[in-house]
Parts: sequence; structure tokens; C-alpha cells
Amino acid sequence: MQWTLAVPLKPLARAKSRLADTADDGVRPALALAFAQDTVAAALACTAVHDVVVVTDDPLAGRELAALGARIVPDAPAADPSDGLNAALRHAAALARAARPYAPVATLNADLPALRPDELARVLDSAAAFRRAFLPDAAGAGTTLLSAAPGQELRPAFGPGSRLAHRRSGAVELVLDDVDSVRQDVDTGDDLRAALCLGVGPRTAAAAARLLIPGQ
Ligand SMILES: Nc1nc2c(ncn2[C@@H]2O[C@H](COP(=O)(O)OP(=O)(O)OP(=O)(O)O)[C@@H](O)[C@H]2O)c(=O)[nH]1
Ligand SMILES: C=C(OP(=O)(O)O)C(=O)O
Repeated sequence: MQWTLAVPLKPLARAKSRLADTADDGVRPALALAFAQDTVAAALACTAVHDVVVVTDDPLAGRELAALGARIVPDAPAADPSDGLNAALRHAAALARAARPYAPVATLNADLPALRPDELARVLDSAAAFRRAFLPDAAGAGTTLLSAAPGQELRPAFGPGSRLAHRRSGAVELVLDDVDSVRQDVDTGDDLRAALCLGVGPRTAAAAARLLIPGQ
């Protein structure tokens, strides 16, 4: 099955605020961009992926991710600004549906710098059996991927506790071995160290080397 992926990315100056103790304001935007570049490059290299739509209002990230082959769309105006992420995802999913009505759609967070194309393919192949499905993040409370089969609404419920929210919404939780790279999002310094242990993409490796993280 050939999926369209919607990848949301917050403006870089505001992204990854929980990494402030690991990466200060001067370097965090570049680190957030590196995460997104490695995520999108791995997604585009996945055999199950037809195309990647990045939803972002950040001009630099838009240019860099378009250069990798992603389509860039701006965030939708959100009625509730605290729900900007879910509004952005509904907007991207609607655009994806308009372009490819019979294709399955999935969202993928932009902070998966260790993402491996083969592991993403396994997750998407499993998701294809369900109307809606999701993958919990490595920490266990969040979500890194939410999928919707053709004809199904995505109904994203990202935010704190989204694993439970997606489960309660009727989406099927995917329970898979050996897909750590799709689950390892990076919110904190510990997450970044865990991702480095899995093996990150080249842009994140270069950006993290500049942080001089112990143990690298
Ligand atoms: N387009 C868009 N993407 C968003 C928005 N809010 C969050 N995201 C993206 O959604 C994904 C999951 O968000 P988080 O893991 O909380 O990332 P974050 O908001 O950069 O991190 P914190 O500042 O630490 O909360 C990441 O890829 C973010 O860039 C938004 O309002 N618009
Ligand atoms: C927005 C989310 O990301 P995180 O929990 O990583 O902030 C989520 O998992 O729903």
C-alpha cells in the first residue's frame, strides 16, 4: 500500500522547548530542523510511502524539507490556538485526501531522528489492516503515528496523554516488536540520548555533536 504521510512541524524558534536544558535557544532551532530533515528523509526512503506532506509555517524548514522532496503546506487557522497541532493535521489530511482520495493517510511526528525506513514500512503494513490505528511513543503516554484507511476520517487527538485519547477514539493500538525507531520521539535530553543510542540520521548526528553530549 502506498501511503501519504502528513508530518507536522512547529516553527523552529518555538520547537522542542522541553530540550532547553540540553540545547539552548541558540542551537535548538537547528536541532529541531535536523530532527525533521532526518525524519522526512527516512520517510521518503520508505517503500510503503508515496508522498510526504509537511505542514509548517516555518519558511526555512519549508525550504529545506521541500529540497528533500516533501510537499509543504501552511498550518490551518486554528479556532482554538492551543489545538494548533490537531488543526494542522486535519488540514494536511484533507489536502492529502483531495489529491489522492483512495490512498491511506498517516501522520508522523517530525521528531523521530533515528527513523528507519524498514521499520516505518512494518508499522504502515500493520496499520493497513485497520480503519484507524496508532503507534504509542517510546515514553508510553504519547503517539508518534496515527493512520486512517481510505474513506476514514483521521480524527487526530495529539497532545498530553494522546495514547489514551487515541485508544478511546476507537483507533487500534499497534503492538509491534522491533520498531523502536518509529517510537523514539525526542522531547527531552534523555530521549535524545536514547535516539543517539539507536543511531540517528546524519543531520542530527552533526547537530548533536555540536552539543557535546556526554557518551557520544
Ligand atoms: N504544524 C504544526 N506542528 C506542530 C504544532 N505543535 C506541535 N507540532 C509538531 O507536532 C509534533 C509533536 O509535537 P511535540 O513533540 O510536542 O514537539 P514540540 O511542540 O516541538 O515540543 P515542545 O515544545 O517541547 O512541546 C512535532 O513534530 C511538532 O513540531 C503546531 O501548532 N503546528
Ligand atoms: C503531541 C505529542 O507529542 P509529545 O507527547 O511528544 O509532546 C503526542 O504524543 O501526542
